[in-house]
Amino acid sequence: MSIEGPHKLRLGVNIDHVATIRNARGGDHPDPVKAALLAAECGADGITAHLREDRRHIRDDDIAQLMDTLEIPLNLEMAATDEMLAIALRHKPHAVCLVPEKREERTTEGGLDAAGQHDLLAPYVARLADAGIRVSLFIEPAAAQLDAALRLGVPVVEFHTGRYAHVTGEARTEELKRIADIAALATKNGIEPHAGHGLTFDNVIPVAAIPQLAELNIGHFLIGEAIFAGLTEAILEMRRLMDEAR
Ligand SMILES: CC(=O)[C@@H](O)[C@H](O)COP(=O)(O)O
Ligand SMILES: NCC(=O)COP(=O)(O)O
Repeated sequence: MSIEGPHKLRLGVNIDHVATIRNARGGDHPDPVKAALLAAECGADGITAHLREDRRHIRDDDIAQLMDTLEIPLNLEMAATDEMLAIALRHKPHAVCLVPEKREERTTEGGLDAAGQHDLLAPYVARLADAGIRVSLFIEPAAAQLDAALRLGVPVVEFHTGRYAHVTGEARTEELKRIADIAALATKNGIEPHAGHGLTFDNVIPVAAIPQLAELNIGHFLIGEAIFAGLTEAILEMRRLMDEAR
């Protein structure tokens, strides 16, 4: 199938914040691996987990267990560091999404500066790709960043939807157009576009309606909503809204 579609929009469920709750008490409950298996059972197309350098949520043993038990693809989000590269090469997940990381940030605040960091990123992209891992870059929906991704030769980019999720009115309409235009440009250039960050029941439909997008990665809202509706219901409702948009 051509990456220009039509295709089903995949849902990657990010389980980081199951681990955030677990780590608040330092024990084993709730188990993010159990959440991943449940997500797979109710139709998630993939699981996303961000192994932060400070291990504030996902831990090394979560990645090992996910690799052992998951039957759907794992998308490992990580910073471009030697430590993370070694972990990725040891586990060989289906995909690695390189993300920017700052210890002091509350969450991933922006996209990777692929344009400014070409020389730093190139050897990581090459080592991961040589190991057969699908490499993606988590970038802002900006032409300079997409150009840089093209120069780095990655097959996938994930556009950061954080700004879209946080602004309102005209600014949101403009941001949505920016994402739609850049997704179209990505597919035109042979890169598969994904999107994610801050997506909710209330804001997902216009993003899911962008025909070129192949995958949305959604976590924080789904895990929060699971408190009220249960994880299965939260995922099924997100899936329903995504399908409604197509
Ligand atoms: C890169 C990204 O957008 C997700 O990993 C998201 O950031 C969830 O994890 P944090 O809340 O730790 O940033
Ligand atoms: N890459 C984005 C992601 O995995 C999920 O982000 P969020 O829904 O937790 O904000």
